[in-house]
Amino acid sequence: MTATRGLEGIVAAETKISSIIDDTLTYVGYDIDDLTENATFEEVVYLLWHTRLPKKDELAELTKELAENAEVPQAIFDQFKSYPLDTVHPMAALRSAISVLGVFDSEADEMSPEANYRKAIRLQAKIATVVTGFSRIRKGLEPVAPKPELGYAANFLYMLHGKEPAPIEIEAFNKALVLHADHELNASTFTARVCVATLSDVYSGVTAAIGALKGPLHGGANEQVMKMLSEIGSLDNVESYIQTKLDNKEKIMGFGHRVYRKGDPRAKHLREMSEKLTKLTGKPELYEMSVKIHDMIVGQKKLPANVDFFSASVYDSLGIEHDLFTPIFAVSRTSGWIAHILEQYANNRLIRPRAEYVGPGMQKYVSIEER
Ligand SMILES: CC(=O)SCCNC(=O)CCNC(=O)[C@H](O)C(C)(C)COP(=O)(O)OP(=O)(O)OC[C@H]1O[C@@H](n2cnc3c(N)ncnc32)[C@H](O)[C@@H]1OP(=O)(O)O
Ligand SMILES: O=C([O-])CC(=O)C(=O)O
Repeated sequence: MTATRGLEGIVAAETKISSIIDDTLTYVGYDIDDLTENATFEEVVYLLWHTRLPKKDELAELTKELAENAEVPQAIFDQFKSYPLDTVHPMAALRSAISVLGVFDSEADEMSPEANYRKAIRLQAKIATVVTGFSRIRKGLEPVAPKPELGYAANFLYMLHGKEPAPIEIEAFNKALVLHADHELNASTFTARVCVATLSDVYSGVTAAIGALKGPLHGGANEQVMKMLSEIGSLDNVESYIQTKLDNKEKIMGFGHRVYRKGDPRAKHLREMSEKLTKLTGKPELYEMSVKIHDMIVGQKKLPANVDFFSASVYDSLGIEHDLFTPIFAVSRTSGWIAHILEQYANNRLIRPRAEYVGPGMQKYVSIEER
């Protein structure tokens, strides 16, 4: 038995939800470029959960259900208030809160497809309220109650900032949500599938996935990109900062990918939005710095930007705190995690690979006195 490091190239599941073939990403056969230009996040949620696009009344029903289920138990917010708010990372707060949501769901361990679908809606609805509520509570503000008449993207920005967003903000945020919704068997989705393949519950699956997304090699990279941009500070500093990192063989966050070789098809949409939004917010240098970094990394390392690189300047332009970037990724990816969880339940088998043992040979127990 020989281990494949990082399971590279191993096909570990069948899925109808999304595919990456020759650097083209599709959700249920729809090209991500097509969906980004045309679909609302709610439509994508429906697509991922039902493997078809919704009709008008089906979309209206899902939108209504997401709006009606957006409130969270007060205990979630009370718990946030008890946290060391100066130091706790929002991803840690989110991971804990999703677990606690399961505690308050009387159907948490009810495993019928109907009950799992109801939990899917509750989770997708509430996660936006959890992330925005945490952000406000740590600033000493009260959470803003969701407005049922707003769509998912607009509601998120409304609950975060306490004022209704402009159409261009809604459009950009909706696109970002669509772009992050699913991505085949990435680390966090695989984690979710492994978890629920033991027939554990939906909340456990999503909680486990949040833990996997949090790391800087995965979803956590978007916050690290912003940290890098802030450290660089101006266009003049890009070259020396990046060159030093490359000379020290450090990784540049937001570049490289396990699957894509020529490029991540999501990055161009975020790049376009970054250019537009940074101009509008009077911070065009952020985009110019990003492009300069991009050209250096592509030029020297032949590594294309991934989804996390230009999303950083997009979220910053939407006035979002930098440590909320990864929680926002989780808000969107919850739709994909849930789709994969439901798919796993529908045709389940325990996921239990083997390990190549590389430790010592047979040994005889030695009592503690004789060691
Ligand atoms: C939503 C997402 O999860 S997208 C990915 C987000 N993560 C990041 O942006 C973090 C930075 N990128 C990386 O760490 C990697 O490219 C990963 C984790 C995304 C993919 O990793 P892997 O497929 O395991 O590639 P691995 O880390 O083995 O890298 C292969 C080679 O490319 C180099 N490399 C890969 N990414 C980078 C990078 N961002 N900057 C500099 N060098 C890099 C590695 O140093 C390694 O070089 P070597 O062969 O000389 O040692
Ligand atoms: O697929 C991956 O390995 C990581 C990624 O881009 C994502 O999860 O969106």
